[in-house]
Amino acid sequence: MNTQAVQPDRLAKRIDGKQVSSQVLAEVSEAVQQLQQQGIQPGLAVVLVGEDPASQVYVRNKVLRAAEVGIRSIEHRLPADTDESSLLALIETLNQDPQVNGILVQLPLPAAIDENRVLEAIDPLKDVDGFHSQNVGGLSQGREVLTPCTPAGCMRLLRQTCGELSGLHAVVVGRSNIVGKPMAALLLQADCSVTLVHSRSRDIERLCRDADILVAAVGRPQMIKRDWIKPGAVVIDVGINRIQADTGTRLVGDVDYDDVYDQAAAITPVPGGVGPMTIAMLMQNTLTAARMQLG
Ligand SMILES: NC(=O)C1=CN([C@@H]2O[C@H](COP(=O)(O)OP(=O)(O)OC[C@H]3O[C@@H](n4cnc5c(N)ncnc54)[C@H](OP(=O)(O)O)[C@@H]3O)[C@@H](O)[C@H]2O)C=CC1
Ligand SMILES: Nc1nc(=O)c2c([nH]1)NC[C@@H]1CN(c3ccc(C(=O)N[C@@H](CCC(=O)O)C(=O)O)cc3)C=[N+]21
Repeated sequence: MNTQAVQPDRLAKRIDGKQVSSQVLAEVSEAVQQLQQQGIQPGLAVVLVGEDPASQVYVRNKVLRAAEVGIRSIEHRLPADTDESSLLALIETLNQDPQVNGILVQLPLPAAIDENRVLEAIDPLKDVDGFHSQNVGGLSQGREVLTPCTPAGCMRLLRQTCGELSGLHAVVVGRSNIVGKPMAALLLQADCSVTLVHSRSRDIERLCRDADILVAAVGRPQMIKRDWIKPGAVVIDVGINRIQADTGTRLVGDVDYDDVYDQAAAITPVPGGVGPMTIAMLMQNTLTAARMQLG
């Protein structure tokens, strides 16, 4: 049996998320064209509350990618002092609008708004983030539902890198609702043995060192070092951290890429790894949502 996570014929050390995301976008674009021949154009509504600069960049990227693949996107920008009831009213309008197949509310929301109440108000069939409890429950039961974009993007990279994932030990660092928990659920669905670690875990380095697949979603710049990695492991770095460098600010992951590079069989860079995949999977989910709404 091949005990390495990476099959020798698939060995390419730097996992190119930008390239794989282009493949996904090309597939989505082709499927959207076919739908358009039936007179249907998928639509995505992106809701941004407040003026957080990073969120504005992400939302702009989502709108650009949507246009590239032929998805109609509608951006709703609301002031930072928007109250919960106005946001809920907007979501209800979008739920009822047949031109809108997908609804994404950019997180985090201002502290005065109850995030959970807002996410639960989205029609589960339009929930392209996969954050509604009905979709979370469906994922945990292994039903086919709209699945969170970042973990779905990580799975696509892993399948392309490792081929068969069955039987591998996957360690996920971080247990957030948007990344860590759904990531663990998808790896379990793919027949991995899954360990989910977090800020209270004891001996986290030892647990990580046993991983065939290590997924880092922590939000701590370059926390994961070479001696946390089993030789030949596949490393997926979800972290996006802006740090101060000599040349201004730069983006780094939760993994110390240069330190880990020689130890790993394959590793995603930041930027150019998981980030572009997240946006591509959002387009894929919008297409899936449009199809589901056709009946
Ligand atoms: N590339 C992409 O598309 C995306 C990237 N991100 C990035 O991924 C990272 C994680 O995001 P998100 O999941 O939302 O973050 P959260 O802050 O919601 O969760 C972080 C998790 O990491 C755990 N953690 C924190 N410190 C440690 C530590 N020292 N050791 C072990 N575990 C620790 C926390 O544990 P506990 O629960 O115990 O507090 C928590 O479960 C961020 O850098 C974010 O910017 C996020 C979404 C998409
Ligand atoms: N409802 C909701 N859904 C989300 O999916 C969601 C969210 N809220 N809030 C914020 C996080 C973060 N996130 C990213 C998406 C793309 C990149 C991305 O494209 N990153 C580029 C770099 C971009 C840059 O240069 O800043 C890359 O890694 O190559 C990063 C992060 C989605 N999130």
